[in-house]
Amino acid sequence: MLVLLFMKRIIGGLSMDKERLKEQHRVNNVVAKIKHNLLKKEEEYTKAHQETSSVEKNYVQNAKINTFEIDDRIETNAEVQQQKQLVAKNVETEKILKQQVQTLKDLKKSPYFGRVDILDEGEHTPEKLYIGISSFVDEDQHFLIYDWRAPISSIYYNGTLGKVSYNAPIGSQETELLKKRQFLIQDAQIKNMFDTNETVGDNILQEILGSASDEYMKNIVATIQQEQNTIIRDTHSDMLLVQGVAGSGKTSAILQRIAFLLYHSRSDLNADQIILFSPNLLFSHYISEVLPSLGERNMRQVTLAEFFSQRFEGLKVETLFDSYENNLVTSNSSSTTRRLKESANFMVSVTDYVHQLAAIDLQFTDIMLVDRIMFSKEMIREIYASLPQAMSSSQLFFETKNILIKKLKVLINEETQQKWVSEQIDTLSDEEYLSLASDYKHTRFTEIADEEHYLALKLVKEKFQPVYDAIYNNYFLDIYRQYSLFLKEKRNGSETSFNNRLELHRLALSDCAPLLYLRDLLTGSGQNHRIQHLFIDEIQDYSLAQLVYLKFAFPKAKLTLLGDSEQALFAALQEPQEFLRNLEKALNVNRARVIQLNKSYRSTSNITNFIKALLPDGSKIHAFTRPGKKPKILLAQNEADALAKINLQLSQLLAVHGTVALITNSLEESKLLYRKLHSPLSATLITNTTRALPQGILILPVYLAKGLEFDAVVAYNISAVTYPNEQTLGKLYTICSRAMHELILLSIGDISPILSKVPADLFTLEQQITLPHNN
Ligand SMILES: Nc1ncnc2c1ncn2[C@@H]1O[C@H](COP(=O)(O)OP(=O)(O)OP(=O)(O)O)[C@@H](O)[C@H]1O
Repeated sequence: MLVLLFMKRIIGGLSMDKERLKEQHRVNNVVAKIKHNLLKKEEEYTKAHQETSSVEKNYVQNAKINTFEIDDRIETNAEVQQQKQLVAKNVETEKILKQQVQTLKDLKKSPYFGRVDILDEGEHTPEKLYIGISSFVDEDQHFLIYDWRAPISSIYYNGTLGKVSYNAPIGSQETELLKKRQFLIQDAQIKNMFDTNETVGDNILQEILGSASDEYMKNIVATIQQEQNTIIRDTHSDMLLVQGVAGSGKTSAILQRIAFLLYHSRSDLNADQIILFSPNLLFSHYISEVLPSLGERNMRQVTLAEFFSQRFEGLKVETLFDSYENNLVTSNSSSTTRRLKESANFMVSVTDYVHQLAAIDLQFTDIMLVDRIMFSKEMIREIYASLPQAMSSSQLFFETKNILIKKLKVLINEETQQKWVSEQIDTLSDEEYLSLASDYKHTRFTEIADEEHYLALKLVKEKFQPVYDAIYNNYFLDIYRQYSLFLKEKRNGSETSFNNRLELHRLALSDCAPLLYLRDLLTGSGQNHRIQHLFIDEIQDYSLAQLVYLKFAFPKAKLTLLGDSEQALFAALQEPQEFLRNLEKALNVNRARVIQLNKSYRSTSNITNFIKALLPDGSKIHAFTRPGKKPKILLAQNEADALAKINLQLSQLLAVHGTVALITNSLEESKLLYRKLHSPLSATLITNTTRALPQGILILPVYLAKGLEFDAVVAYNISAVTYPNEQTLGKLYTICSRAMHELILLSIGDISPILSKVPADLFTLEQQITLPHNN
């Protein structure tokens, strides 16, 4: 019996070798065709590039023509416009060709990663389909490679062998899946290949996950897992909420999802209509290569701090990081107010407040031009009050603005009669005159007076522009005062800290969303209807109030929200189900779908098992089987001892790993360690303005490590003082889950009680210590 089995394995091995030769032969053929195509595309690209350069040169020369004859100038302008359009068109063509060249270059090295054999009903010969990052057809229009996003490709990720279905534009299609084969092809050589019945087998994933971290996140198209595929290909939900444990591929899945959506809705969706809120600039940089590696343009990326800062010009808006650092030291009463302002109910109160505001309650302010009152607040209030009060406040504002603009036009006309205007016209230099007269176009004045009136009007309009801007931008409402009154009404006394900050031109993060909401509801502004998809990563760090505002600001957008309630840095852990319920209620969406990702891919099994043990419901986390050392806990007697230990550990880790992160609780702590360690170890301090992630030793606070991963992590001072209770569990969990291959934790003095839950066989101790035990 054993002999038979042995023989079977040998024969199986031999036939696989033969298969591999056949597959390599195909790879060679396909790569030859890709190379041929690449040469042609490169030629086209060079031609397009030359054309763009020559049109550009032409354009620059024309634009330089400097004539003082108005007619010539008009003609030149028209020509320049035409050239400009031509340049834009050529640049676009060149960009597309460049992208195609790049895709072919990528395909040349690794043309595909999967193969499915299918048999449609009524057919006798199976069809072999090869799947890669982009489709490739030969001269006879045969698909040599299918794009991973093509409808049929979904069976590669979803189906097990047998009858399968997939969604095609014409509806659900059925077929029989006979074979599923995975490849790892590098430099046009098959490095690994095997058949599998699973979603996507473990062998290749093992190889990928075992490699070192990189400055940039990689795409995962070759090894997308079934539940990740569901997220990527969902086109139905208005709100897709992904609750995934650390390292489960949430960020990866959304980036592939964006690539999928762009492919799926090529004709009516472009990258500018997708916006991703990311946790920090470093993270933005880290993920910036995924979409280009899939031949797609990057979506718009913004951090919450940037988003708010753009809307509060002239004020220094507190960032999530400031808020985090501040909250390490704030009093109980201010954190109660903060929690109130962060709640969804608070946003409901804003709506109620807006509905009950009468003209008399509105904090109008004079519209000034230097020190002249152009429209007094009393006058504005009168206009507002004269309108039918059944209108919504945004309509009332709109109508008030219309009336103000009409009045402004009258004022402008009257002003043209002022002496200063004629005096200024008389003293215009030739240059100034020509500049004012540049848009005469076809107007021919028969009377000098007409021309003078025209010039006067232009001069006055220029001078009154700030008044127009003030009306247009609703500057006649003192929104800060209005908000302060609202705060007072809501919770007497809570307005004081807001007012004090404002004096210093500062704004707390927790005030941003309710303040903008109040302004926008009152004035009917602030909404962007162009954005079709809004993605928010690390959603557990957003308050419900902020999410309500973002939903309001992008009313047409479908939402994809990703988070791990257990990585909450700013609040105690929230049960995922409770978090979901709150979210659904607050955002009030129709087609909401929740997907849980419980398998963690980032870390070795030993690290994941250790992390699991930290959490109250960690048992739901499944570790991806990958070997590695157990996490190590070191105990230091004092700071000097800690520094010596860290120094040694970091040097040892650096000898085997590319990136080693020393992660602290606060920026202050990071800076301190940097000062002490930087020169012996040439470490890099990461702050919230850092944009790139170098190799070597990195020192950073936990909130900047969000979403990132490192080959090895040293968690600094996991003592009972720094992480005293469950409130701080999210931080500790986030730190530990950044480690891919090695994790070391160091404590000065007593270890955090959070670690008392971890069974002793899940880590090693450098020296014998007793862990505190919760009863
Ligand atoms: N299907 C997959 N194939 C290959 N690698 C994967 C896959 N899924 C996840 N990974 C890898 O696992 C790591 C973690 O993925 P990712 O950062 O997307 O997880 P996350 O859920 O956003 O993590 P966190 O919330 O902890 O920041 C990355 O290195 C990613 O490339």
